[in-house]
Amino acid sequence: MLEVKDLSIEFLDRSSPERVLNHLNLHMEPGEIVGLVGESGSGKTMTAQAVAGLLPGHAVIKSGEIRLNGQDLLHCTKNELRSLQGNEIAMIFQEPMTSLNPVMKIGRQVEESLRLHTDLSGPERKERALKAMLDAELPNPEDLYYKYPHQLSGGMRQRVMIASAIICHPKLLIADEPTTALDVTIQAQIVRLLQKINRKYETAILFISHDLGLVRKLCSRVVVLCDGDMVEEGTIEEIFRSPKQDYTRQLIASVPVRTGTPLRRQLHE
Ligand SMILES: Nc1ncnc2c1ncn2[C@@H]1O[C@H](COP(=O)(O)OP(=O)(O)OP(=O)(O)O)[C@@H](O)[C@H]1O
Repeated sequence: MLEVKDLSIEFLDRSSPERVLNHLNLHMEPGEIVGLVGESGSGKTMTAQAVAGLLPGHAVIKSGEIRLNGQDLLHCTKNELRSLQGNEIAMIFQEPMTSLNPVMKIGRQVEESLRLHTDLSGPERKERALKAMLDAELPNPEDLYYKYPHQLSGGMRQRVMIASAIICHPKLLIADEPTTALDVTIQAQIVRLLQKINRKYETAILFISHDLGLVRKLCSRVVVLCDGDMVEEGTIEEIFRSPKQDYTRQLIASVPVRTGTPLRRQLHE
């Protein structure tokens, strides 16, 4: 479904151009959940932004191709890209407060993609928005529909982002550190919610995280990035039981130890 081949990206705003992604290859099957892991600065967000067509203006694609169901995302027109964004590919971010409009009611924000991609009437959009909010396990969607982001907790704001991301039933959901700003209990709930959405709508999920514990719970396959290079790729079992690279071993070893649970047991849970 998603095929990234030989993707290299540079930033041109530095005195010497800096390459932030080197010949990346990544593929995803329909309905698959793939983890993208690596330290801060390894290129995870750049990969996500390239796939979603959201790279900053001074980022230059030096080589490669990105295809979604065969469609060439790097050479499609702006209109073609716009019709894919929110419709076929949707993205959720670490901090929903920066993506949500603080002065727009929740309901309108959840409906945004329907406004862009469909001719549905106001009442039809509202019905779909309430359903997406229920899918995102938001309590009392009728009330929330008329509230503003600042009236919600961080966990609920992330659920609002998820509701607006899934409202058009995208084939690919890119989740860039979606739980990092949340406390541990809410993190687990969001991971379960992503699992539920994946099963219900067969949405493929590219899950970006530095938390290998969460990646292990959610994903079936992992791609490991280091300084813009893909250093390892494999199933969850392969990566966690017999990582080939020292870098991967170090990443696994840096999984935070939960109180009272030895690291080795955590990894085999
Ligand atoms: N807007 C930008 N302009 C210039 N360089 C950037 C920009 N955004 C990111 N970079 C550089 O690109 C490289 C990859 O960054 P990226 O954000 O993809 O890393 P990451 O793995 O997502 O890190 P994190 O886990 O901290 O989000 C880094 O060296 C970073 O400094």
